[in-house]
Amino acid sequence: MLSMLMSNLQGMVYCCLLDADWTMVFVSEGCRALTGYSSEELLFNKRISYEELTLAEDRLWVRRLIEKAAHARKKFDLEYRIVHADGSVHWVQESGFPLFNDHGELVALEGFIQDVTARKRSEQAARDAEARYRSIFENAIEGIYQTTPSGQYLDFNPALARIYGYASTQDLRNGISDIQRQLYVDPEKRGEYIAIMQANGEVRNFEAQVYRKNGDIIWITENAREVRDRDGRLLFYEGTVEDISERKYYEQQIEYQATHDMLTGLPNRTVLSDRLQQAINFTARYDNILAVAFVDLDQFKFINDSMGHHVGDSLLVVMAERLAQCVRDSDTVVRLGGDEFVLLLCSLQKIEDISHSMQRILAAVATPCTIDGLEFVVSCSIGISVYPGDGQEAGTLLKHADSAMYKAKQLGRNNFQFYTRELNQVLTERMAIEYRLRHAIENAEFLLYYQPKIELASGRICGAEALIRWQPPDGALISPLSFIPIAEETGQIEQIGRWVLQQACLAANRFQQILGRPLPVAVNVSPRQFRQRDLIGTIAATLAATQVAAHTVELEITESCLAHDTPQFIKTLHGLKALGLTLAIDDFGTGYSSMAYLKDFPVDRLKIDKAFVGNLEHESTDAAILKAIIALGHSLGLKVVAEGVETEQQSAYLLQNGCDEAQGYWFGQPLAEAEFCALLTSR
Ligand SMILES: Nc1nc2c(ncn2[C@@H]2O[C@@H]3COP(=O)(O)O[C@H]4[C@@H](O)[C@H](n5cnc6c(=O)[nH]c(N)nc65)O[C@@H]4COP(=O)(O)O[C@H]3[C@H]2O)c(=O)[nH]1
Repeated sequence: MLSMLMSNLQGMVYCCLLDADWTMVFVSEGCRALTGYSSEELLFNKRISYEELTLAEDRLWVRRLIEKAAHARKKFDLEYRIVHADGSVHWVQESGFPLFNDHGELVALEGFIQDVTARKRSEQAARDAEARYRSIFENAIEGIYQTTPSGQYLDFNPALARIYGYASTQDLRNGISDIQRQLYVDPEKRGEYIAIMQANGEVRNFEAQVYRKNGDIIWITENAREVRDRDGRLLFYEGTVEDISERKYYEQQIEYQATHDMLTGLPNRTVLSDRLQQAINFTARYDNILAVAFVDLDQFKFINDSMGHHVGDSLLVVMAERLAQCVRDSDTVVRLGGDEFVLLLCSLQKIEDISHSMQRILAAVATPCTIDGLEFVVSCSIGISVYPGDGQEAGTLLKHADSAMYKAKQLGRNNFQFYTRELNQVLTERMAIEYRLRHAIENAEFLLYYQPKIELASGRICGAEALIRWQPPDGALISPLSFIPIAEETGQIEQIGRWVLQQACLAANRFQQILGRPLPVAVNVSPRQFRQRDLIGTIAATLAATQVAAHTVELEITESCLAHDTPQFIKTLHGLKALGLTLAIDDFGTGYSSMAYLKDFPVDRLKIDKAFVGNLEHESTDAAILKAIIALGHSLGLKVVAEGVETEQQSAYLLQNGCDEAQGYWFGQPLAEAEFCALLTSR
């Protein structure tokens, strides 16, 4: 029974001598499975000794250990390697004890050797895996941690210490004992983390701001999960930490750029509707008033074009700062683009509050400011719509504020206007004009009227100004004052301008036939026309086609046009002059005249604005200005023409002060061509 038991054992029972070969005197059946040799081959070292079976590297220490135990009369238990008959190396575990004879002399060893290669391999694999994971843990770039649910670290890797700015893991261990209070900038964050963990068993991409050791704040993202034991009891949280400060910084930069105006730092158009909607919701909830103010700088385009964009930019920055200072922190100032801003004034109690704010803004904007050593004064026009009275929705409020701003512009700038229904009516009409204008040229709805120009000294008609009229098929004549500014804005003026010049040239031919001498005809050129590409080419072609001598055509250019003292502008002026045309400055005295430009530009005439002439009898300053302009014109070798002469006294004053020519109802209204021809014939 004993031999059966031994043969069934997974291993070899042995008895060996304590000699140099570990000579086996007994081995059980398990010998073959263990060593690959039969028991006969091993017994008494017939074919191989156990010493030889033992792996060479292990022989010495195995022998030392066993001999030491045996001499100490103790059991021994050890693991080492043997070389199997097939050449493979196997791990074995040997347990044995020494045997003594009756005299107490050590005579042999007895024991059991079993193959433990499989266990050894899995232990080794486990060790390798542990080493690998440890290496990942130690060398990871991400921080890895285990914490108690109450917020104490159980374990973490060097990367976590590095991310949090600690010199070593020990430094971090000493530094943070309570994650909630010491780590998170907002201590509420830990509560949030726990709540998500409790609900889902994990936390994903949890972003938070944390303090580094030196007090700097960084952004991190955490991914973590609960770790539970077999019975489901929560052991700890385990997770990773990544420093995402750089990403956050770029995200914030991108968001800032998308939502802010780079020049002024103000929120931009993209955020306007959101902010306005928030303001509406807030105002509705607290039953307050909300004002939407559209602010447009009056002289900005002029300064920008004439002084250069860097001055324009600096001016916008100053104005943006002033606007922001005029409102409360809870209000919003948005730069829409160009020189347009929108202000959202919240939590107002009464309409008068708005007026006060607007007066403050007008005054702040109009305060002189110095840029590059030059002093500038600009004003602004403001249109206001009020929630809830002028509209319930963001879009409507903005549209109405914009309309009111147009009204403020029309009323002479530097003022603010509230939106009204009547105003809306006016703007609707404006849109209708814009629409109908598109067909006016092809439907031949335009006419040219001619107003005589008189040489004051002789009383002779010395020229005519062509003035456009619009005769729609279904209505009264429309004044150019109503549609030229619209045509300017839409660009239709370029087409209209070409038509006017062509008609005026054809008329000049007819006038010449009547008079037997050329009669100069003046046409108005608006600022946009002036900037049109190939203006010179178009005019030259028209002159050639109509066979009109260039010196009979005069171009009236308004002062605001002249403000564009760019090289291109001067080049155009010289080009026109080179064609042989006469050039006149129209509405002189109303614009932003710098007398300085007059001497540099090749112009022939100054046309004094009718505002000075009309007030001549009542305003002594206007009379003085008139005199000065005439003198100035003459000193520069220019002819001076007065517009809007309505009375005999005005005519006399102008003659007396040396004005060369005049135009006005006193001498003749603008007339349709047939009537004007009749006038020429009658003279
Ligand atoms: N109160 C008063 N007004 C007088 C008197 N004599 C003439 N006027 C008006 O004064 C305006 C003079 O033309 P403007 O200053 O060039 O001002 C013109 C000019 O800037 C523009 N415009 C007219 N025709 C054209 C055109 O063909 N092309 C362009 N681009 N603009 C034009 O429209 C403006 C207004 O033209 P109109 O309504 O025809 O008004 C004309 C004329 O009818 C007077 O004694 N008293």
